[in-house]
This record gives sequence, structure tokens and C-alpha cells, in this order.
Amino acid sequence: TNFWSAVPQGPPDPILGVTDAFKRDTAPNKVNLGVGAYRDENGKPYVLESVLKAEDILHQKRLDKEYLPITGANDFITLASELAYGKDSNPLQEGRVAVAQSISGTGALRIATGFLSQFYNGPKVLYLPDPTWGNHVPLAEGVGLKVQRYRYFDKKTVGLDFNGMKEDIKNAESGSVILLHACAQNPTGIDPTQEQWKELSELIKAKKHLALFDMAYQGFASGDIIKDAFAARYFVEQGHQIILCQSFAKNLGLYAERAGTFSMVTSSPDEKERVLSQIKRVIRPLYSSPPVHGAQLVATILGTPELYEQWLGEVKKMADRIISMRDQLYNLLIELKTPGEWGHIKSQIGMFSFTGISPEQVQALADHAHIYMTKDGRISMAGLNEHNIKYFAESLSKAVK
Ligand SMILES: Cc1[nH+]cc(COP(=O)(O)O)c(/C=N/[C@@H](CC(=O)O)C(=O)O)c1O
Repeated sequence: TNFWSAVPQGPPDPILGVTDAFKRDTAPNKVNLGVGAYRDENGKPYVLESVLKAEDILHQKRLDKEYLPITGANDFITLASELAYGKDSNPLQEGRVAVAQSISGTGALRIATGFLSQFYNGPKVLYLPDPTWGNHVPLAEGVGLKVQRYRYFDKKTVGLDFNGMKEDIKNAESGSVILLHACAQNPTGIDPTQEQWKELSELIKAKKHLALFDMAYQGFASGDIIKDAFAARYFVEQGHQIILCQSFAKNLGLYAERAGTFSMVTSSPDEKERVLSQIKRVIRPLYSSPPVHGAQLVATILGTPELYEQWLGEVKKMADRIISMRDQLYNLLIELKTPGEWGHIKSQIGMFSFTGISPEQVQALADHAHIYMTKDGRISMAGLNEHNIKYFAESLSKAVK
């Protein structure tokens, strides 16, 4: 019998589908500004020196391939959560942060939504910024959570709609779960200022909302891992029992190694144990236990002082290259007398720039200039380099004239 005749063709992934289209294009001058993955000045994927050194160290050790515990490798979990929360974080020192290794950031978000849908006794709603990373919606709806949006992007100023954001968070039913991008908001590249984060902390506390931080770019936004963790750490200092989803895909270039953590601040060590026991029951039927290699690489780098220092330099170098692409792109667009405001190209932060061009203009750039980006006009700045930035600026300028 034919079991699957009713299965419909699904749409291509809004982000990963762009890379497929790019790969199909045979034009020699094609440019991929789609997926949020760092590329060096020659447009090549970049394996960090500190990672290569950690690979050699691990290779010498001839480690076994035994299963990890359901919650992952303990040294990795300890070092990764210290990087996120800070060594001196109270809840961490008091042993009341439940941490599990996750299949990178996506896996951490899936543990979060799975745990929330099963155990959260507040509204089963996840508030997402508008716009947000596309995968946030199916991650919530796939486990039966409702999705609501809070205003985030102001088209007029191509900036943060802070009043709209606060109003929507204030009007949300008390005790709602609010997803916040810790830094380098995807796709807008627009982050609240530290003062605005402080206001948001007060508002979210007053409403008894639960703050869920998605921290996929720590160190990648400003080049400073402490600065990029400000929002999450400030909320913890203010007493919020946050949920934190951490990824090492971008800041350590470990994309395909799938290294990340899921963590929840609780009220006591034994509440942490009870929560951890249920986190295990969410993970076990999903994938039983996480992959070991990425966790060993991260633990080696974070746990070896000279590798840690080397990594800090490399993550800053990646962030700085993107910042210089922002400046160059801005200057080129101005030189080309491109209509419209382009200051946001420079003021935005992290991997992405929200150009503000229309889906039709995006399509025209793909069809005629072989330049690929997501339909919402987001460009991954790391896809730009000395060899293609002039061509991109001229093509973008022509597309908006
Ligand atoms: C905000 C955010 N959160 C989580 C992730 C998941 O990353 P992981 O590799 O699971 O640790 C990504 C990836 N974003 C880029 C890649 C992708 O879409 O998968 C992107 O936006 O292009 C994010 O941009």
C-alpha cells in the first residue's frame, strides 16, 4: 500500500532555502548574504585557530566514545554556564541553575518550549519580537504553545520601536513567557540600550513575566563577551528566574558541531534537582544524549587559559571584520547617492543588517545580480568582503533607485 500519497510538498526554509538557491546559481559573481554563518575576507568558512589547537589536544588524548549523561558533559556545562552568567553569578554559586547541554541553540530552544508546554502553569503563550528568527515560531507551535508577537522594529526610523515593545509586553497577560534576543537581534541587528534593558527588566518583573533569553551571539555582537551578556546577567542580578538558550555555533564557529546549553534559574538547589529531573525526561525521548565532540572542544578552549585568551581575540576579530564591512557599505551607498536613510547599516549590531528593501527588490537582486538574501531583506554582513562589497553596494543602490 502507498502510505504517503497525502504528504504535501513543504515550502523551502526561509533561511536555509536561500543557500540552496545560491548553490544552484552558476554565475561567477554570485554573492550569498543568506545564512547567518561567518565567512572570512575571502568568503570562506572560518575555523578558529583556538578550535584547531583544541582539536590537536583532543586527538592526542584518544578519548573514548561512551554515551554522555542525558544532560551532557559536566565540564562543558560548568564552563559554558560560567561564560554565560559570569563566574560570580549568585544563582550559579548557590547551585540553583539547572543546566543541560543542548543540540546547539535550536536544541536549547526546543528543550525550553518542551519544558514550558509540559510544566509552565502560566499562560501557554510565547511572546516573540516582530520580526524574529523564523525558527522561533515552529519551535513554539510544534509543542502546542501559542505564539504572540510584541512590536520590535520601527520601519520609519529603521530602529527599535521601544514604546510599542513596552506596551505589548505590558498588555500581555501577567506571567507570560517573553522571548528576548540577548544581543545581536536577528534579523534586525537592533538591540535595546543598557538603559532600555533596565526598563524592560522592571516592566517584566512588575508583570511577573518569565524572561526567556536566546543568546546565540555572545561575543559576536560587540566583540566583547561580557558586554554582549549584559541583558541576561542584569536580569539575573535583578532577581529574574530566566531561561537561557546558549549557542556556540557562531562565536566559536562550531556550527555543525551543535554545541550549546539550556539553563533555568530556579529558587533553590533542590528545586534545581527536581527541574533537572524533568528536563531529562524532555531530552531522553528527543535524542537521549548530546554529541560529545563539540562539548569537548568548547570545554578545552574555555578551560585552557591560553586557548581562552586566543579565542577572545578571534571572536573580536570576527566582530570587527563585520563592523568594518558595515562602515564600508555605508560609505559606498552614500557615495552612490543611494536614496533613503542608511545610517542603520552602521548602527545595527551583530551578524545581520536589515536593509529595509522589499521582497520584490530582494527577488530582483537574486534574479539579475545573483545576490542572495532572505525575503525580509536581511543580509548576513559576513558574506561581504573586499572582493564583492562594491558590486553589492552598486547592485543594492540600483535596486532602490
Ligand atoms: C537568534 C537565533 N537563535 C538560535 C539560532 C540557532 O542556532 P544554532 O545553530 O542552533 O545554535 C540562530 C541561528 N541563526 C542562523 C542560522 C539558522 O537559521 O539556522 C540564521 O539566522 O541564519 C539564531 O539566529
